[in-house]
Amino acid sequence: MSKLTDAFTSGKAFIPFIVAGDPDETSTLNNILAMAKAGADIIELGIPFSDPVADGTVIQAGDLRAFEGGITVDKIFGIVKAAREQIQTPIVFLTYANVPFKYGYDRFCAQCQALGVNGLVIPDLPFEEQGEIRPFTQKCGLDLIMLITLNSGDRVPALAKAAEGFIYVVSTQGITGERDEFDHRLSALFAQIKEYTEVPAALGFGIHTPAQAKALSQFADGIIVGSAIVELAAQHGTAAAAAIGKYTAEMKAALA
Ligand SMILES: O=P(O)(O)OC[C@@H](O)[C@@H](O)c1c[nH]c2ccccc12
Repeated sequence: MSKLTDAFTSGKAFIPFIVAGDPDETSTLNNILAMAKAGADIIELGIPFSDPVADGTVIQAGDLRAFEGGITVDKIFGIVKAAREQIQTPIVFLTYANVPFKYGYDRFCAQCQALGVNGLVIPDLPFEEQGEIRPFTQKCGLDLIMLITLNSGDRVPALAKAAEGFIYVVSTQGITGERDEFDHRLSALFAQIKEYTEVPAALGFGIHTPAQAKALSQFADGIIVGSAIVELAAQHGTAAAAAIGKYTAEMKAALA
């Protein structure tokens, strides 16, 4: 069984996201440890990218801070290596396709396996184009996380059947960023997914309060939060771990 799927066995999963290197490597390591200690079930670590088309202004700003701090893919691997000396919480990379492509799929996936990354979320790699990386993720035991949206339509069965680890259900047709309302069709989408797979499905995009997490977890197996946490990193800089840990604990408690 996938360690990512295992993370859903003790109840609803809380999956926080931060930008790796925001604002530096040490802060990211501290933030990862704080989220793990506060009960994060899976940590989603974003690899900054120059053209983050699915990201709103908060995460774009986090990417820029990370680039200003001199972050590189190899330094991010170093952060994971250091984290793995202290925590076993599953980690997935959130990365745009060009990053592993330029690094070399084989070398990138081998590094992930060696350092204990459990899966990849590649938002701009459509299901039909995953064939180029899948041999390497499979060889290295990495789950390739499927994204399903309200627009997935008649592709839902194929996406659900191909799912590994967990499914990332995107709550809106827009970009990342805090929202106050969610589409009423989401519960039906989760029910449809469950007709085709037992792989757990987590909901992301827009969620930022414990009340939202509690309500949406009535049908979602897990809740993913990024922008609200990256905003804490923006506010607290190199001393964000305490605030991020506190927020993580509050969101995890809402899922109990
Ligand atoms: O920021 P939000 O609205 O809480 O959504 C999670 C999102 O940030 C995180 O999962 C993520 C960051 N960048 C992405 C790009 C595509 C899909 C998902 C992401």
